Amino acid sequence: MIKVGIVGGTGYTGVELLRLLAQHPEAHLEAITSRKEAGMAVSDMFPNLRGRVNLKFQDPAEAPLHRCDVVFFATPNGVAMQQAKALVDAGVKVIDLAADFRIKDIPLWEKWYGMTHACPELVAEAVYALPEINRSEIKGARVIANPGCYPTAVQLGFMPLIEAGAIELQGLVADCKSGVSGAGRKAEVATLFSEASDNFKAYGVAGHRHLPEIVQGLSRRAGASVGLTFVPHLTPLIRGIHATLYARLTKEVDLQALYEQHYASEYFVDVLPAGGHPETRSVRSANFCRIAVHRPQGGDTVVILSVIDNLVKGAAGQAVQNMNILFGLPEATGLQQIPILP
Ligand SMILES: NC(=O)C1=CN([C@@H]2O[C@H](COP(=O)(O)OP(=O)(O)OC[C@H]3O[C@@H](n4cnc5c(N)ncnc54)[C@H](OP(=O)(O)O)[C@@H]3O)[C@@H](O)[C@H]2O)C=CC1
Ligand SMILES: CC(=O)N[C@@H](CCC(=O)OP(=O)(O)O)C(=O)O
Repeated sequence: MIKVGIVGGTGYTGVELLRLLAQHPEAHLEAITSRKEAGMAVSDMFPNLRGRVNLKFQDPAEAPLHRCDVVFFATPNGVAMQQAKALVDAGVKVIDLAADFRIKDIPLWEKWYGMTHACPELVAEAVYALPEINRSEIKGARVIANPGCYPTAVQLGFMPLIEAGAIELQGLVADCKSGVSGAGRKAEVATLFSEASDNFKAYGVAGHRHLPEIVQGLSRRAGASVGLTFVPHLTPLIRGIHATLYARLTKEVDLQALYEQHYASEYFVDVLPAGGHPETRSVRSANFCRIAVHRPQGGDTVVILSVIDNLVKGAAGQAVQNMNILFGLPEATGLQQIPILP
């Protein structure tokens, strides 16, 4: 059994990790932390876990994280970078759901995240882990940078066209919508029911911190710099990301065949039949990305629709998928839940 610790167990990605790992046949939950709720039984806070998780939250300073085989950080940006080195030195694998190890260019990371990086040496060796793109690099990693939610939906959507060299790299557009759980569980005015329900708005148009992450991933794959306009929106959903992606074709390709072939052996990526419109509820609570590709009126603009659950393929599910790769397990172990509909 893989001994697992979770730092930040009271947040939305933390409780998703608990839900998935409690059902995982090869994982044993060893420790789960919260500073504010130390001493409280996990099932007192999360009634869905009654009878399945019998741990109490522990303060991070007291939790036996060094005894684990792997520790997930489901914490705000800037936490994992302070604790990862000691764990790695003790032989513990680290999977960070936040952004501390995602951007290789440290000054760029510091600009977007507004803090000084505490552990640049681990950034260099960390693997940005989007399994459908680089699973061979993930296998031997000590530190996993789990991709962000928007970056997962956007990169999976654009990747077949990027790898086929079939689009103009400078004019990419990602028009994305997220459910409110994307903002986390902390109290904030913007995510109050009376602010976020029955409402729809863009945010971060001038610049969102996922922009450099997406550009880094697409450019690396393209072997050339990519120009992207990324606009996130907040929708009155609890879960889900819907990315509508636009690109200009530079050569004739059978788009449907390209996408189907590219993802033919990917368990977690489902290419819909031609003309499909993926729905966020079709991936709710599951680790799938569903994609459809369109060419409206036969023009040279291609429109890709990509949906994920931000808390699962966009965070905790992808983190468990990465754990499976790290420990040599079949990737879908513990991740075969059918989405909840309606
Ligand atoms: N929500 C989403 O859809 C996605 C989130 N992410 C990323 O995952 C991370 C977690 O997100 P989310 O679950 O939404 O966040 P939440 O705000 O819901 O939860 C944060 C958790 O971290 C703990 N925490 C906060 N500060 C510290 C600290 N200094 N040391 C130790 N623990 C701390 C909190 O508990 P306590 O304060 O009691 O210790 C809490 O359990 C974030 O970095 C986020 O950007 C990534 C992809 C998608
Ligand atoms: C709706 C909403 O607020 N979404 C968050 C993104 C989710 C997140 O925190 O993910 P990362 O760890 O990848 O940054 C945001 O726009 O900041």
